[in-house]
Amino acid sequence: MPMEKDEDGFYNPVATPEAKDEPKPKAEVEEKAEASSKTDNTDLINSTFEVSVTLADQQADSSSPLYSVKTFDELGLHDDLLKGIYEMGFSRPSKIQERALPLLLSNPPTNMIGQSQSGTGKTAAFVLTMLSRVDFTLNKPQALCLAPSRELARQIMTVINEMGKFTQVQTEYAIKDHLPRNATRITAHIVVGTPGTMIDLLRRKVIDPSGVRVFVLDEADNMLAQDGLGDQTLRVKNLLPKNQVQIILFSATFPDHVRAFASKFAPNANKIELQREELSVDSIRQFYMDCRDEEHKYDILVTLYTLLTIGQSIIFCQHRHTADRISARMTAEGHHVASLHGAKDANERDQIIDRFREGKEKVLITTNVIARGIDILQVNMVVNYDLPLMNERSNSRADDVRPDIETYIHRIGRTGRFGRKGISVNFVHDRKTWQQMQQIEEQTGKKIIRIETEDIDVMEEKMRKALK
Ligand SMILES: Nc1ncnc2c1ncn2[C@@H]1O[C@H](COP(=O)(O)OP(=O)(O)OP(=O)(O)O)[C@@H](O)[C@H]1O
Repeated sequence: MPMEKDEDGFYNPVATPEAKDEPKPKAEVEEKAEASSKTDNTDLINSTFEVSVTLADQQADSSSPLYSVKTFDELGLHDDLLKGIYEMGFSRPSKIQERALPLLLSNPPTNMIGQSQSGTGKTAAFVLTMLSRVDFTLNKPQALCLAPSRELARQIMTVINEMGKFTQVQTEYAIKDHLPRNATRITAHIVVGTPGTMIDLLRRKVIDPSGVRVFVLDEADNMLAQDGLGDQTLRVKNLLPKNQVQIILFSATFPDHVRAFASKFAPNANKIELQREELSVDSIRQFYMDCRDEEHKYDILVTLYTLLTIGQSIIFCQHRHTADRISARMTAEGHHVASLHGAKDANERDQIIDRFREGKEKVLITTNVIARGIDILQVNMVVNYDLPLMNERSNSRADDVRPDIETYIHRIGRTGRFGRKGISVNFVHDRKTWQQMQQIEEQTGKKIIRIETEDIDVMEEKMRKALK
């Protein structure tokens, strides 16, 4: 039976291609970025990390100022869009925006494969491109955007509606349980969703693809992964008109095994790439704690509770049942925590993430479902209760389970957004997890510092210092 990775990162049996064609969206691998207190006074805008820019037009000179802007005004955007950007509190473009936007907005439209660390403003780059390419007088979909989770699709939608607040943009979701089964043709300009539902809407002609000019994949390496969503994403692309669609791929990570496919998926693309040692931002301080065993991990988490609630924190587990179990146990012991994973129904998921976003919950226990893209500025701590692991199928032996480096980078990237400080803590509890953490350290080139589990005061002090 073929297997498909679901949104929590688990493999599930999938139907045969024929059966899959039927409009039966599987539990899909599927807000407003807190725009308050945005400031350009961050380390990020002044950051020095280098990107390598490869232009599709070999004659062009990537060091030319034409390919990088210092202000949003230089981009030739419509005043209504500029108003939206400034009202969101963005005064200057970030590095990725500075490099990517001139390339994304130039004509004729050119495909883009863009890489930049988590929390550096990739969303605004592709949202502005979609908004500036839409003809608001045409009432049909002109830009489609896919993300790996419903939570991320909802977040992207909030950015579109905020940035496009002074335009006439109409938007629609392609996420599970949103539109009624008898929905009629979508007249909105931009549709954002997850691949299963997008395919369903295209097949049922609820989305007419004839006017589509821009196709965006956020978390593109994940959306193109052969052992994950790649199959579904390709099917969406194949339902779009040929030769008129600008394809835009963005992610903080593009592991080697998806790079070739990405270049085929978005041919002749301009490319902005990061060096391997620059994959995660330095504003995230990484720690680990040596726990005695599984039970000790739980005890340490409870000990950390006060620290977890100074700002907000996300606790990542490998399995849904672990997330449920520890959240039930902590709740029973009088702590206030929420849990979120892909087995919960759509409505409940929306409520949980919204409450967390609004700060009504401070601690969210979850799986890989929200490892990518989620932007909540107040999150200053991420705990890898379980280290992220490659699926068993990708590992040669059961006792040689490799860490999932990309997921690790995305998980810790839920903190330290846009130059803010953040800390991540890994729990290790045996030889295997210790080795896995060492592999993470080696492959990311970033030091992970030990914190004693015995001495709570020292632990607190170290952590508070890291956040200062
Ligand atoms: N030019 C800017 N000025 C100020 N804030 C900005 C600017 N661009 C983006 N931001 C803010 O930075 C935060 C991170 O942006 P965004 O979510 O787009 O990051 P990302 O690069 O997509 O990260 P990830 O890889 O985790 O998805 C958001 O809160 C966004 O509003």
